[in-house]
Amino acid sequence: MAIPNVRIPSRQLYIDGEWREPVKKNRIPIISPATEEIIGEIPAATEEDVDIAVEAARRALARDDWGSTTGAQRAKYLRAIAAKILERKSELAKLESLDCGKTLFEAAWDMDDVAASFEYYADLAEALDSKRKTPVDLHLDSFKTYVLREPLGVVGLITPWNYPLLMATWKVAPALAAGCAAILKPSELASITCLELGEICREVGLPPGALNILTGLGPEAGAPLVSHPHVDKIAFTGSGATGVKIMTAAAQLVKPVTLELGGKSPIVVFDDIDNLDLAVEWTLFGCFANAGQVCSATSRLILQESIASEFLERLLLWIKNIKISDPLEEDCKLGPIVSSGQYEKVLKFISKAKDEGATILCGGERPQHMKKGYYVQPTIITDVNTSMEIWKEEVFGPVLCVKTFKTEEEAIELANDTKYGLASAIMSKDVERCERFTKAFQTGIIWFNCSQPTFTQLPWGGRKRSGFGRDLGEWGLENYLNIKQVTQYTSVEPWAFYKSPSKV
Ligand SMILES: NC(=O)c1ccc[n+]([C@@H]2O[C@H](COP(=O)([O-])OP(=O)(O)OC[C@H]3O[C@@H](n4cnc5c(N)ncnc54)[C@H](O)[C@@H]3O)[C@@H](O)[C@H]2O)c1
Ligand SMILES: NCCCC=O
Ligand code: NA
Repeated sequence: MAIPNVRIPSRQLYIDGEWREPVKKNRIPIISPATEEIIGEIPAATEEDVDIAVEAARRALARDDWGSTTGAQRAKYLRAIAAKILERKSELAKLESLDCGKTLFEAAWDMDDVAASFEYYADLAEALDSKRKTPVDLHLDSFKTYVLREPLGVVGLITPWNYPLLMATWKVAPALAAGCAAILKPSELASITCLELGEICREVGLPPGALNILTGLGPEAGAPLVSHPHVDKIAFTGSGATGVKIMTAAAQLVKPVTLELGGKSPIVVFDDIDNLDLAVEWTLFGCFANAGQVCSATSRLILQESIASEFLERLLLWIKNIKISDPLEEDCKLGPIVSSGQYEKVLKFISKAKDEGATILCGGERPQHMKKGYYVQPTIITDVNTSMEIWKEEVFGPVLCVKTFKTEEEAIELANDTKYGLASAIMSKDVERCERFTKAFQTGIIWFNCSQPTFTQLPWGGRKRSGFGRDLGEWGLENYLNIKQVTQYTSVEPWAFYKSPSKV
C-alpha cells in the first residue's frame, strides 16, 4: 500500500485574493477513489458566493494593478505561478493522484504540463503588447483605421475532474494572459489542486480578484456563474449533457461560450504498419492512459481484417503487463475510476455491451486483487456492431471496442460513424494514405502513427457533439480577447451623402 505522506490542506473559497468561507458554510467530502474513504473536504459555493466573486473580478478590471497591466507585467505573474507549480510538483502530483485516482506518474507529467502552459501563455502575454493595436491600411486618404485587441472582461471557467489542474490551467493561463478577470469552478469530484492554485496565486501576489476559485456543485455554483449578467463569457470543458445546459443558459444573455466536450475517437490500424508492437502500444496508451478517462481517448479500434487476430493476440499480451494498483505505487499504470458514480457507469456500459451480443475479449470486471476502490480491469470488447451503445457512446473508462474493415473506404466510414468529432488516429506507413485520412476524418485533432500526444502550441478541440472553440496555442488566447475596430474620418471635405442646406 502506498503511503501518500502528504496532508490535504483544508481550504475555503478563494475570492478577491483571500480565503473566504462560503456564505452558506456548506462543504463537500473528498472520497478517495483508491480506498473509498473520506480523506478531506472542499467548500461548497452557492449563488451568493458567485455574486461576491463576480464583484471582486469586476473591481480587479477597474483597478490599475490588474485592469491596466501590460502583457509583460501579467507575464511576470504567470511565470511566478509556473515556478511555484514546479517547486510544489511532487506534493501537487500526490494531491492530484489522491483526489482523482490518476497514477502518480501521470499526475507528475500533468504538473509539468501545467507549468509549461503558464510559461507558454506568459510568452503570448508579452507578445500581445505589440499586437494590442494593429493599424489597417485601407489605402484611402480620408480614413485612418486600426484594430484593438482587449480583454473580454470577467470570464467564467468551468472544468472537469479527469485532468483537474491541467484542464483548469488550459483556461486560467490564457485568460490571465489576455488580462481578463477569471472565476474558476472546478469539478466537485476533484478540486484539491485547483484550490492550491489559489494559494499559489496568493503567494505570488496576483492582484486580488484577477483569479477567483469557487469549488462546489455544478447546479449550485456553476449554473449561477453561467447565468450571471456581469460574466462576459463562459469557457467550459465537460460532458455533452452539461454543455447543452450551459449553452442554453448562456443563450438567454447572448453570452459567448466555448465548449470542449466528449468524444468516441477512432484509431484505424492498417496491415502495412512496420512495427506491430509500436502500433499495439499506441493503441493501449490511446485508450487506457488515465484509466481511459480522457476526452480524446481512441476508444474505438478499427483494425484491418488481415492483421486483426495477430494484433489482438499481441494486444492481450501487452495488457497483461499493465500494473493495476494504488495509483501512488511506483509503476502503477492503471488506477481507479474517479468516483463510485463513474465506476457504476463504466460497469453498466460493459454489461449493456454483453446484453447486446458483444464479446468481452478481456477484462470487464473489478481486478481480483483490488478489493476496495473503483477499479475496472482494462477491457477489450469485440463482435461489436455499429448499432450498439458501446460503439456509439463515450464510456470514459478503460474500455476499448473493436471492429474490423477490409477497404480504406470502409475504414473511413467506420471512423466517422460517430456523433462526436474530437480526435482520430491512423496507423500506417503509407504517408499518402495518412494525408487522405487527414481530409476524411471529421475531427479537430488528427494523430499519425500515435495517439494522444498533446502540445501546448497546437489547437485543441473538436467538431460535431465534441463542441466548438479551441483551447491551447494562440487559439486559446483568442478565447479571451475582444476584437475592436476603430475607424477615423480624417478628411476636412464634407461626406456629401446628403444635400447641404444653404449656408446660414
Ligand atoms: N474536450 C475536452 O478537452 C475534454 C477534456 C476533459 C473532459 N472532457 C469531457 O468531460 C466529461 C467528464 O467530465 P465531468 O464528468 O466533470 O463533466 P461534467 O459535465 O459532469 O462536469 C464538468 C463541470 O461542469 C460543472 N457542471 C455540472 N453541471 C453544471 C451546470 N448545470 N451548470 C454549470 N456547470 C455545471 C461540474 O461541476 C464540473 O465542474 C467527459 O464527457 C469528457 O469527455 C472533455
Ligand atoms: N491529453 C489531454 C487530454 C485532455 C482531455 O481529457
Ligand atoms: Na476526488
